[in-house]
Amino acid sequence: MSVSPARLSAISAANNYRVTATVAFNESHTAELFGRNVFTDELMQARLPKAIYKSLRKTIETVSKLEPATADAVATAIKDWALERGATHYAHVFQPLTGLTAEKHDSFLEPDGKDGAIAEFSGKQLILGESDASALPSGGIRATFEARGYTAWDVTSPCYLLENPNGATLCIPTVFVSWTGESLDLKTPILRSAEALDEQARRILKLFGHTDVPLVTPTAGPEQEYFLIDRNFFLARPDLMTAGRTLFGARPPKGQEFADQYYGVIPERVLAYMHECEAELYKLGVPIKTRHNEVAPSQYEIAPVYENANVAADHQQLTMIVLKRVARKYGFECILHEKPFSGVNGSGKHLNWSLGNSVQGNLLDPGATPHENMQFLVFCAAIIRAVHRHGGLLRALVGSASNDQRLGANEAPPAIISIFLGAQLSDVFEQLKKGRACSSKKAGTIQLGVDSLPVLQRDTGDRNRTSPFAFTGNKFEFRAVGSNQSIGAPLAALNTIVAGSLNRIADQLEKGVADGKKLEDAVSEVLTQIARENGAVIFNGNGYSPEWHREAERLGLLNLKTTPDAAVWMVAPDTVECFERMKVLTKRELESRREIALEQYCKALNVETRIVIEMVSTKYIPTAIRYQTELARNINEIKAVGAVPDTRLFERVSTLIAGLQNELDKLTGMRGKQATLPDLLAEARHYCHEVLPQLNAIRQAVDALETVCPDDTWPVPTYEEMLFIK
Ligand SMILES: NC(=O)CC[C@H](N)C(=O)O
Repeated sequence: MSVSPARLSAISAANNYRVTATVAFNESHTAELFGRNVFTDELMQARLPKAIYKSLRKTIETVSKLEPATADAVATAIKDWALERGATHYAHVFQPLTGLTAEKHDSFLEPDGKDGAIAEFSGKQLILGESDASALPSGGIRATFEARGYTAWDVTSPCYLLENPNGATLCIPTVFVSWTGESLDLKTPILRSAEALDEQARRILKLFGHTDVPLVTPTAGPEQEYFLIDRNFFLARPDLMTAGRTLFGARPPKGQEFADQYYGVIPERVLAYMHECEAELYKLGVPIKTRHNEVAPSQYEIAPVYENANVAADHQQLTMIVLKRVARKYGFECILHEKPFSGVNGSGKHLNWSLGNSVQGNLLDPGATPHENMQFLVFCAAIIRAVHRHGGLLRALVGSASNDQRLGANEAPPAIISIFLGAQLSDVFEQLKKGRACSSKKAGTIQLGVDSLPVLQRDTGDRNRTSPFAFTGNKFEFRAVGSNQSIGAPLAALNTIVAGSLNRIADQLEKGVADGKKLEDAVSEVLTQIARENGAVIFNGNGYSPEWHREAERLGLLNLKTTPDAAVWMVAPDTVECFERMKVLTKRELESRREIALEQYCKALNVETRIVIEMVSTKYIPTAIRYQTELARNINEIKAVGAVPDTRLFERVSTLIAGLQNELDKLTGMRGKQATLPDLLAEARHYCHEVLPQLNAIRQAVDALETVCPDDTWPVPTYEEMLFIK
């Protein structure tokens, strides 16, 4: 009988792991550490001539074009700083449509023509890069021979240094566009949509009598959930390594039912790891605030405070990189997949979103006076309208093979996109449906000052974990985003659809006022109309309950359970119209994103299929057959001594092996079918409705074998080992 040495040595290695990595970081150093590797505003001011600094600030604050002379001076200042700090290269960092971070590095050194070299870095090199990048997905926007892609500096997100043990790289956040100027990335729509949001929000603020209205920006604070498992286990699991999730694994005797992990004491090794991640992120200026144990065993969370949404999106990408990189130093693998282990919670990335500026503040803060309330209600109504009209789009943008495993599994929001407003605010919108809202729900707070609107209070609502889109007192939390995803697409979509709604509202209000209506009456009318037309999207109850699913259907809300079902909503006429009106993405750009989403979905399931076939053929069936042979020998030997053998276990194992073999044959029989299908959508549906259920059937057969085969022969680490040995 062979034992499984890889698995046993993984257990012993995990048990013997001792933390050796340390980081010089304590509370008193935190302030010095923060932003140390960032070319901050302070540095810019100190290192740039006054006129150049002013010109750069103007570019940033008014989102205008950068003058070439300014660019050259800025490039020199950044280069000098980077060289002083040990940088050898600069990299244009961008976010292609894979959702991952991409970077192209170039050395500062250039031949000086006299057999030597000098460090060069011009404004042009800072601002623009040209790279082939033809293998990155474009969703049909460019043919393979039209390889040219451009990266262009996003001045609104600061440059930073990424350190490695042998030096540092100056990183320049950039957008990535094709030769025709079409967006090939996730950042361009963030920037375009932020501009649209600013323009429309300012129109509303002006209507409310504000004269000093600086740039309105969206803000974001994404909460990142993740799993940490000992790397020895990870390396012994081809499914985790390649697909990011376990495709097999019997349930352990204990899961998360005791709630002993949630907010539990953080294990020492994990805490040491978190410390170093935070130190690294502080250096990069990422405002990390919160850390804690999450619900599932070995699951954790890291969360920053709010900041400008575009910078937050860059910081989020960095957070994922740092979480993964640092994990290795602590003998861990950081798993960002949305559902790495079945039977326990998956991981999300709750996207907290708001908008505001330095003078009017957070526009989703209900405020203390009726006047502020009225303005708040307009912004709130714009969001309700946007989410109701474009719920399909929001669902589509968080769709992926991995996030489909998590959404709707009664641990994360269901696939139905609804809004949780809390009792008080919902009541206001209920009243608005009938006409005017004159009271707020709390007894005795009828306001007489402005007769059309009540005074609202902060934090009157509870939290609702089952809602995909929840108002949490002064911001909305989009909870359906997956832990593995960039926030780029959902963020740009939120900005765009809200801008689209504000645009309609501003048109109506401006017209109303021009026609001689009192602003307050015009606002009331608009709010009533929005409440009537879009009230169906508001839901404060249990999003997991079957009653809600039936009710949602009756209300006409979409319940898009899978990525192939959802993808079509990326190009719904209403959505295309809104994105084009707001000048964020063209129909062709949206179509390309839909293509890529479907393509990625098919590829992910194709990889899972291959891993399943490989693991079943080379690990599980051989293990089970060895055991079956051992049992057969045992039967023969018992017979040989004249006793009557008990053949039940042999029969059970034989039946399970035959069953597994049958299921595997069904899967291999499906191979190649996708190539015969007419288009990507048909292919995605095939993976979704035929391949995926077959993968699950195979899993069940293997998991049943795991519970009968001898433990010392099982070829891969078990759930118990992966989730509980740390
Ligand atoms: N505590 C929580 O909020 C759990 C969230 C859950 N892990 C998710 O996937 O969204």
